[in-house]
Amino acid sequence: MSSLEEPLGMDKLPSLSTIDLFHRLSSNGCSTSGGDTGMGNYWIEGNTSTSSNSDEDDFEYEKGAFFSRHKARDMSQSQGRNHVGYEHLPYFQHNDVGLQYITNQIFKGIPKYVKIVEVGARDGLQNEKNMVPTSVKIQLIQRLVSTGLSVVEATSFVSPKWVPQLADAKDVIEAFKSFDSVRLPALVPNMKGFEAAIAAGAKEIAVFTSASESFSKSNINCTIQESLARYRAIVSAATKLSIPVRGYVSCVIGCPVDGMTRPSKVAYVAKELYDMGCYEISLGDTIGIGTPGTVIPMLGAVMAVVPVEKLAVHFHDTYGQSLPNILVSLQMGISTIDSSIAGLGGCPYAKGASGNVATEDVVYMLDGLGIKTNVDLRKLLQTGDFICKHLGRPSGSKAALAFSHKN
Ligand SMILES: CC(C)(COP(=O)([O-])OP(=O)([O-])OC[C@H]1O[C@@H](n2cnc3c(N)ncnc32)[C@H](O)[C@@H]1OP(=O)([O-])[O-])[C@@H](O)C(=O)NCCC(=O)NCCSC(=O)C[C@@](C)(O)CC(=O)[O-]
Repeated sequence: MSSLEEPLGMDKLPSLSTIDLFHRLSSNGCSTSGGDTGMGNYWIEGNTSTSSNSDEDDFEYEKGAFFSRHKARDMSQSQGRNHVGYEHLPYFQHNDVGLQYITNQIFKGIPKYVKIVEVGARDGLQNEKNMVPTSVKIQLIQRLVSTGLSVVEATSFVSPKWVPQLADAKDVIEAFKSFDSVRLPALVPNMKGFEAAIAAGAKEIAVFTSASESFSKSNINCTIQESLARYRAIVSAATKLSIPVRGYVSCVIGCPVDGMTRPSKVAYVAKELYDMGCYEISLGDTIGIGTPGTVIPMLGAVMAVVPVEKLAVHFHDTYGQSLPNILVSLQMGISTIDSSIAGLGGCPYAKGASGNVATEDVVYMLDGLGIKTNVDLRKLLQTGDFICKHLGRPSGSKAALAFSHKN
């Protein structure tokens, strides 16, 4: 394999800050002789051929933004056909107004720090057919905590007839009773679940409803309105105990039964949860059907009624769209991302839905963007390896698979 194709060693990860990255590419430091721009040998060289400049290659950008194709061709011809570097790409011109424009357009909304809510021990395991021993669940949570994650969703207090895998919720939460350094929320679908969670020592809970009536019925056996009424009582009781409550909205893009979900419906449900007192609303693409083209209008509708800093995104990766969906969410100002170690998971009531986006892949992308998460990717990879070895199957994380080939 050429050096460009070889997976990176941990010591060579591109972790330039975003601005630093674009500054290097636009400044004289951007060597054209293949010299190191500080990007090592893994920065893919720009297209070296300008002979392919045909009409369809025409770099027609917005007025005043970029050089025209002709200007680009003139420049590269003056520097020889085998020119390797960026100058022949019109938008990588030193101090080019266009580069500032693209930097601003792409990165202006992106946060400098992203909170990752790890849902692997709950969403990741709830769909597992073979019972995962409580001791393994506890060890998984301990390992996840050791990576630097600040929120690790631990379990659900739901009917064991509906979700047998999480029947040991009490034991899991009790194992962390004296643990305060990391938040370990548990899902509760009703007052019975809430009371059981508090009795076991839970210090944070999450309630969950849907923007789809059919999914609400199949998942929690009630209508959306009934679920909101239930949750108002739970949030009121939790607030009296100073227990923070997170709210989930499922099927924010589409539902296995009802089809595509209207953004206005998602906005309504999210606002109801926020108004009743949920401190954060996680927007779940439960069947992973979303693309940036459907995520943007959905987020736009919700952000009109709930502050963006109170929102999280929760993408299942069924169609491999989670990372681009996360990127556009970041560009819209979202700063909380749900993910699952090794890409485990899927809702038992969303047939065919694959796991959440893998935490390792999210951290790898955010590191590359220079966005802080305080999560140690090496420890994350080791944790994913631990649980995948127990489950007896390969990781759903592309980054984990790449690093495993490297070592
Ligand atoms: C909500 C219920 C219980 C209603 O289920 P139900 O049958 O309507 O409830 P019920 O009140 O008729 O009770 C039926 C039985 O369940 C018991 N029960 C009742 N409540 C509880 C409880 N809290 N904990 C333990 N047991 C409970 C209750 O005691 C009774 O026991 P029985 O008398 O038959 O022996 C059921 O529908 C349920 O457990 N649903 C949970 C389903 C679930 O966990 N789905 C996955 C999580 S959501 C998800 O994954 C999406 C998300 C959040 O990740 C985001 C995304 O991706 O979109």
